[in-house]
Amino acid sequence: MIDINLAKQYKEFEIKVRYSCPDIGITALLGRSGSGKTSVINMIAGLTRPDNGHIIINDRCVYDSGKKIHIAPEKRRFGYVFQEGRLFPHLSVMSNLTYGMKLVPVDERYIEIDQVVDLLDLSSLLNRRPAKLSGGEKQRVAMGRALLTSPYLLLMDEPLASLDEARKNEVLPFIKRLSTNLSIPVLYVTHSMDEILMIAKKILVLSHGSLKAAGKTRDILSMDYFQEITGAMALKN
Ligand SMILES: Nc1ncnc2c1ncn2[C@@H]1O[C@H](COP(=O)(O)OP(=O)(O)OP(=O)(O)O)[C@@H](O)[C@H]1O
Repeated sequence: MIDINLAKQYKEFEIKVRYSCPDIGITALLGRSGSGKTSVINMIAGLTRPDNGHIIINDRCVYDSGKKIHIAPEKRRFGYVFQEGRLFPHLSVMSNLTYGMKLVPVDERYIEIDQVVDLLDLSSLLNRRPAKLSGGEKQRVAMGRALLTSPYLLLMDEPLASLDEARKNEVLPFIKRLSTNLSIPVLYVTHSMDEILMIAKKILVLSHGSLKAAGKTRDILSMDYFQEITGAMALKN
């Protein structure tokens, strides 16, 4: 369950996003460059503090301006996968994977290392350093590392943007599998229609900092308004 109400005023840019959805699965966050996608993800992650509102994930409140709740990012237990993986270069794949996991008390872990290695097909990579991995392999390790913190929510900010088509097609099935095999809500920022069509159950459309549309993927895709926005984005890609 995702229940967010976010308001933030930057000098020349206002963000106002209100969304509530009982589902799990992958929700794509879509919008033109500069529409506010990363700002929204950063507020949910706790990296940026909203001016007011609330953030409740699976009945757990991590931010509420009225109740003066603002849980620190590392205590929110949200996994965050960035565009470029951001693995620790001096650690092996195995040590990268277990880095965040060790910070989570054993009785609060609900994802095991074997499960992640299997799900993301990492067994042959465990002793390698990040420098010896392909882009797609790095992103799979980054996803595994985020999952092993047993997160309540997975935030993915254009996780495939730095990969070529072949690598994207290698990683996409794994992301799809995450959403079906594990009951974690995923917020997935992307500009790519291919990715949305393949993995997203729901879509949120952001424009100028506001939520312009939200709903099931097929319903949003058939909106005239959406065609306009995708036309603009297709130019970017
Ligand atoms: N720390 C900040 N201070 C001032 N303005 C900011 C700050 N962070 C973001 N903004 C404003 O928010 C707007 C939205 O930026 P954001 O990075 O969230 O967009 P985006 O949709 O993720 O863009 P892209 O697709 O290009 O990554 C920017 O145009 C910028 O004006």
